[in-house]
Amino acid sequence: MFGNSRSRPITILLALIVTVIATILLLRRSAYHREYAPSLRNLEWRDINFVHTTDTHGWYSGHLNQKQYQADWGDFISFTTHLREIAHAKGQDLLLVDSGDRHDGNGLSDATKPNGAKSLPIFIQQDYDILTIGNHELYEFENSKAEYDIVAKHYNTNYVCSNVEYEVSEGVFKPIGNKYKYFTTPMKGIRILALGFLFDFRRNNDHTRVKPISQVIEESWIGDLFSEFTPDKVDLIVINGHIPVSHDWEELQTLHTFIRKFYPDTKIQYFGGHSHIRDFAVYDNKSTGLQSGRFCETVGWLGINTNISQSSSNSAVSNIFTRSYIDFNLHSFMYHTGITSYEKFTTQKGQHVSQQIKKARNELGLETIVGHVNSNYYMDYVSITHPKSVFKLLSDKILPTLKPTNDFIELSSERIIIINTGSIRYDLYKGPFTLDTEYIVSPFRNNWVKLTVPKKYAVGVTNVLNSGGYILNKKVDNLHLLPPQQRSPRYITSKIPDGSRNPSQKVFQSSEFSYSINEDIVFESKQLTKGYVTHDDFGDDGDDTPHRAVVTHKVPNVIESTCLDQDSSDDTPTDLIFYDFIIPNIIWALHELGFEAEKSQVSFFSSDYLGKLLNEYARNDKF
Ligand SMILES: Nc1ccn([C@@H]2O[C@H](COP(=O)(O)O)[C@@H](O)[C@H]2O)c(=O)n1
Ligand SMILES: [Zn+2]
Ligand SMILES: [Zn+2]
Repeated sequence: MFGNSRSRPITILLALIVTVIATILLLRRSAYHREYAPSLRNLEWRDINFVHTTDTHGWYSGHLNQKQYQADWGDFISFTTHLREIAHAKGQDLLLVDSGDRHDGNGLSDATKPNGAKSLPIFIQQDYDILTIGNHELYEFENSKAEYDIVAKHYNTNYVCSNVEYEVSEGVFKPIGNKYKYFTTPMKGIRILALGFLFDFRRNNDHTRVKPISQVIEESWIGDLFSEFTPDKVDLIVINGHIPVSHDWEELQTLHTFIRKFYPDTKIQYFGGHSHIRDFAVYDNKSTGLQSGRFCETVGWLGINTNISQSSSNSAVSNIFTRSYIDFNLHSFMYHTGITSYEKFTTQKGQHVSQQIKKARNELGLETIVGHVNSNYYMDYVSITHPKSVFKLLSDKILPTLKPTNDFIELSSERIIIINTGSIRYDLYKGPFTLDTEYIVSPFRNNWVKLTVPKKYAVGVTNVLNSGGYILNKKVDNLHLLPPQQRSPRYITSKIPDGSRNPSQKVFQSSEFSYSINEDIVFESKQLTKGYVTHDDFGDDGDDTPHRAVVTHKVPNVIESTCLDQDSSDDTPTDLIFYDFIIPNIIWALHELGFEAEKSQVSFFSSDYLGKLLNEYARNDKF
């Protein structure tokens, strides 16, 4: 069985090495658990409980340099395995829901061609009961194909998507997954009708179709569906959307009004995503929406008492629904399962997935050090004029290194480079700059393009783009500019960067969106760590880990890096250089300024996307 006698010692040695490595890993995990131990708020368990993720964007390795988000996908699988067992032991149900956006944001998902080749097999190890699609599954055809062939196929009836179609053969479009799922839960026998929706996204590839909710509710199938599953056959409606749950995002409101016509008294639970915040909204006394952050920083928890009869008073809502935002780390995971030793906590499948992640990271060389970063650079912890702002770094240092791809590209003497801040996805941390860092900070492989216009128009574009709302992924005919608070923090308390306290800075109304700062994480249990402090429709006790809030600053839609001659005339031809992703927005802004341009006038400038520029900057030791 072990081969011949010569190879036996080698086999024994190998087995010994594997055992030693596995033991070291386990001990390191346990040590970490002892080190990071804030006191937590308990979860409330109800008749049916949901674990929710959204906008994971490939972060399945966990946040390697942020302790409070350091659990990996294997740990998450172990966690939910125990939660399901606990629920079933209590005679309650537990379901897992994901709301899409599984690409673009981490080397594990983006360093492969096609994107997701290694991360999707890891993601699908989690036993989701209901999941849907995000816009990041639809930018590139190859991602939609992977979604259809791998994810939707794997999850089969659990993949629920009511408004997105995929071209299965020329001109033939079919729903990705299923338009709905009707099922009965194993423990309480709760009858659930689930649907899934993507927001009105229009930058999808040509082999897919997205129908806005406003159109779907006019279609006969949905009315027929609701007429077939009459209220007496449905205990709970679940809507899983890649859509923000906030009250000012109209699409869920439109859907809710429509559903209530058929189900005036039925409990409805919405799950949302896309705007990357923790949020919880009460729509009426039988209906709420939960949104669980981004990037494997948050596991959302939602419980519903299905047997409580309806009441018109608003306070009754919390007797039916409960919500929590769990920090994505082992301490939280183990605490909520009541298991105190990591060896008991980690399941065989969880360990296998953790190994799979490590193997994939090694194969992709994600930890290969390219250079070193001398300081933290933040997205919104500091203002965009602060020396530690990643946007200041870009406009002062990185964007000026952008060169045209070849010598034949005609250049004007003056230029303005404009970049959409949405293409920056995360802070840049002090320390080694690895291949992973490149994808984490800016994963998109967009091309730079050029449009030459008189200087008087070129200088106004950034202002115009920043004076509207958040630039969403819309086609030119529907720019869909939203109020900026969709993307920015809506409630700010606590410490401001100079260390003084300013509790009066409550500037907006709902969830806070703040970063935990790597260098400021404190490992003493008595002191609160910096992190999310969420204020939602149920108050401010949702975060399982009480944090110290940090002040966050507003980020504009775009920033610019200029090379202009102060003395030249207003009509001097000026090169506007920007990502092809925002061509429609630039043309629209020029139109607003009184200059008409067409897409055909825009020419290719360079394929050196931002991640590549950052990588070269680090490689050349310039930080
Ligand atoms: N090629 C691309 C694609 C997307 N972006 C940016 O991502 C934003 C959408 O991300 P969500 O996770 O919020 O769905 C989009 O608005 C762009 O800012 C990009 O820069 N390039
Ligand atoms: Zn997202
Ligand atoms: Zn999204």
